[in-house]
Amino acid sequence: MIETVAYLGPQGTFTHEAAMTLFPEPATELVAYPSIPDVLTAVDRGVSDIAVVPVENAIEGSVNSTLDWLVHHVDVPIIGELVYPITHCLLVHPLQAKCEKAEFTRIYSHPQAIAQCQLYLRKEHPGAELVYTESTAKAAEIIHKNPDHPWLAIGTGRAAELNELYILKKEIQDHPNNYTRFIAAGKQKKVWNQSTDLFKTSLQVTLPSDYPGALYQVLAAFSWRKINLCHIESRPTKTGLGNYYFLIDTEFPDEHVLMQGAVAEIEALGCQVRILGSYPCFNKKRMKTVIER
Ligand SMILES: O=C(O)C(=O)Cc1ccccc1
Repeated sequence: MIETVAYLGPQGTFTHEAAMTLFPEPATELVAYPSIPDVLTAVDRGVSDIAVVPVENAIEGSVNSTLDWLVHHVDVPIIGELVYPITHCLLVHPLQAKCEKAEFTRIYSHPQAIAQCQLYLRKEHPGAELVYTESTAKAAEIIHKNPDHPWLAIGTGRAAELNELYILKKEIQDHPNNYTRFIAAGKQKKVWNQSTDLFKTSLQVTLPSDYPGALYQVLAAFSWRKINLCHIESRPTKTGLGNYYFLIDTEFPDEHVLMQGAVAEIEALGCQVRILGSYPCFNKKRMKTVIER
């Protein structure tokens, strides 16, 4: 039974929107945490049942702090995924709304949000200092608390409402097809009743050292079984320069006999394999109703 869902807060973040979509209130209590490590640690320690965090953005790529915490610091399996459309708004305090563009001295937001709007910011606010915050809603809060400063934030329309800010400009992201993949992670497995078209298994694979062609052999194990891969990237093991593991997402459930065969074959090569989760994938754009639980 799921009672609490931890998410990257405060209220009004994109992650909050994703968490509300996956776990509509009031059936679940949503609890805001100030950073991605805090969200995942709350679930690892059993303080919350499920964590919702961003994992990848279509423009900016992987959210490394999510990957690093899942791999190095917690033991919390991925249990679901939601692809969510992201549009960024430029927010201003009502007392500063009449400033000229060049008068704004600072722009606050989450690093991913700033990266997703960098062309716009370079063109429209080249002189402004860019200041990173733990979340976009935190940036909106800073603007709310500093009415005397000519500062801006990038965030959601909901963060504008919650913090009594004006929206100076909508849709400031550099590319129209801006989506973020959010994951739900937790120790309970079957959370949603609804079936989905897509089911993924995420694996962490560490290759044996000094084995020429090891990655090629790993990929072959998936290839001849026709197991589709939808993401692969290398991340540092943090044990020394040049030491990496691979994160591989497959479009197959872990209990499938072909998947079990692939994992056994990869282990037989001398690789270490950790299953980070096997989970249903939802897409906000394609959803007709709320996700059934
Ligand atoms: O800061 C937020 O609102 C988040 O949820 C993280 C984030 C930032 C930018 C795009 C998607 C998610």
